[in-house]
Amino acid sequence: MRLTAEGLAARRGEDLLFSDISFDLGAGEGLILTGRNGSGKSTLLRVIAGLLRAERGAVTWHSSGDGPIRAGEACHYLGHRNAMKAELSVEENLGFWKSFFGDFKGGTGISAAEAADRVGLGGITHLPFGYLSAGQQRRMAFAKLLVSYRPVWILDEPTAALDARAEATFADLIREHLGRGGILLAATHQPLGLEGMRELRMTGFAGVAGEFGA
Ligand SMILES: Nc1ncnc2c1ncn2[C@@H]1O[C@H](COP(=O)(O)OP(=O)(O)OP(=O)(O)O)[C@@H](O)[C@H]1O
Repeated sequence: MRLTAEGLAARRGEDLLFSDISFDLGAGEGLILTGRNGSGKSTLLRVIAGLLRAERGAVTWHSSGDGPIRAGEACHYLGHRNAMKAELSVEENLGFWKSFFGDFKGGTGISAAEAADRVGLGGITHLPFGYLSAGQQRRMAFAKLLVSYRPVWILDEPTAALDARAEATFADLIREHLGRGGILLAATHQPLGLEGMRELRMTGFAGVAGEFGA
């Protein structure tokens, strides 16, 4: 799997929020977007995920052996909101996403019960999602990434509302994903505790272009 962004620019209102952003991510690679509030991290993630139109530039997704594929087929996008129905049980929510997404070729998702176990919340999948605490809800939203296989994970502030233990669990799950040849693109204010990630510092309207760090 390969994800390539070339010369991306996005407009918010009258002005360009960023321009000339290019990167290329292959199997096992990750890029972390950092920058102050409003610097354009979520906007860039949404452009990559195909949820917003770029002003200029292109995003291409290539799976070995196939031609270009669509973002929705190849990625999981976890935004600020958890995309779960409060009145349905956790099991029903995860079951819905599992059948809605299906698996991208080359991998298989795990069951809702196993996914809940992996995020440290086995045994409470019968509860309505709305009964869970904010941190438990975020953990269950992360479990959504495990019930169906997608090679690219696009995560917007994945660790917001999490305690240190859950942060460590997420870091382990991301490491496992990368170890299996997955790709990570994440925006964050808190370090995710991952080694060997590239960093793109977004500068927002003030600087327009992003800067790459180590
Ligand atoms: N629909 C919109 N119309 C106009 N401006 C918008 C719109 N959505 C976002 N913006 C502006 O675009 C800028 C970038 O927003 P974005 O959500 O991408 O930032 P961010 O880096 O993810 O911020 P945070 O760290 O607070 O999550 C902000 O100044 C925001 O006010």
